[in-house]
Amino acid sequence: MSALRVRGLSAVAGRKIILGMSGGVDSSVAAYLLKQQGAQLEGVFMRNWDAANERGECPGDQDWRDVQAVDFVREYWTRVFAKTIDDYANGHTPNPDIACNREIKFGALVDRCVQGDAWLATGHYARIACDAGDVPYLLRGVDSNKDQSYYLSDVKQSQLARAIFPLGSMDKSEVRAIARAHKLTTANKAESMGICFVGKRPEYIPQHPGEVVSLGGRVLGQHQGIFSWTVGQRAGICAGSEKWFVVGKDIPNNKIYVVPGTTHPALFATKVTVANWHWIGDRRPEAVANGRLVSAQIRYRQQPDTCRVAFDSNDGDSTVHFVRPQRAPAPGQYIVLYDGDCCLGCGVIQTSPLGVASLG
Ligand SMILES: Nc1ncnc2c1ncn2[C@@H]1O[C@H](COP(=O)(O)OP(=O)(O)OP(=O)(O)O)[C@@H](O)[C@H]1O
Repeated sequence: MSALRVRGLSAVAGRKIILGMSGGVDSSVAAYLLKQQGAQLEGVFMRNWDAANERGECPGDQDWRDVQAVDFVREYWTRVFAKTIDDYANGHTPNPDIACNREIKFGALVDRCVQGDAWLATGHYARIACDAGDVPYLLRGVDSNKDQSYYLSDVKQSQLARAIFPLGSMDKSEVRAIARAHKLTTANKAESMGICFVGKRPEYIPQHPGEVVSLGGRVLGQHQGIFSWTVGQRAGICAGSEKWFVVGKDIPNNKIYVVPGTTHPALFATKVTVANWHWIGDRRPEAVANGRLVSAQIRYRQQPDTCRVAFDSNDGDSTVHFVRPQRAPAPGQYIVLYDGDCCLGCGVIQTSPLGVASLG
């Protein structure tokens, strides 16, 4: 990789830019900045969820009246939501936000709305940098508290080639200050909650009560449905003076295994099995192929940790060996790899700390 140059806002002057506008402060400041740089700007609000069906109202209608609203309810349902529900039902911990970026914002939205030599812009905190041959790479946003490259790790270089993240080199506090200075109505709006609400919707997943069991096999309580529990999460069990935490799920037998104490050794693993790797570039990155030390996050907003990837087969199953033990890797969670600030891609964790397949 030759020296990288960050794609700055000046690249948009005179260019047609389709900006995803969510109704929050980030995308409205992005709109302001793009306009200021002379972009030919068009805003698109994606309606991904048919709230009207549930409550007889649609909050999307009032959020943005002055941007084009495009309906992606069907795409969202089939390409993100259905898979998320399947994952939950199989006891995995899905990440619908990653799927939404890949399938909807950088998928259906681009296909439907970003034509010709137009680019897509979003208010994500991440950066795109190009090498001497104009090949784009995904970099972390400079605000380490807001960096969203984790959520973008499943997009392709070809999608980054036609994208820009106007806020990637800014801190959130600067973004809010711009919004206030220009009296944008979104200036003091709270952060949006993404679609994590999916996990709190038991009506979409059949509930089957089952046992909560210690590693020694003692039944400590009942759960109301295995899908809503994730490895590492506190289990509401009253047994002794310690708090109990989920360490594994036995899907066929509908049991949740728990251990006492948030730092119980069984919650930690120095290696995880990972499949379904996706590389942002068109092949396995050189750092990974050569078995160099890289860093990884197994969840959003986690301190990255040093690791090495060992492949069992060509881009198939692999084991990621960490230098320090990781707390609570969970099947279905994305592991995202970085070489310095450069996001290399992601894979899907297959094992829980117990490492026993039947314990999910
Ligand atoms: N419903 C939507 N329609 C169009 N674009 C969207 C929508 N939701 C999110 N986006 C785009 O994706 C970006 C990141 O989405 P995310 O949900 O993380 O937003 P956010 O950090 O809360 O940003 P904002 O403050 O703009 O809501 C947004 O800044 C916006 O550009």
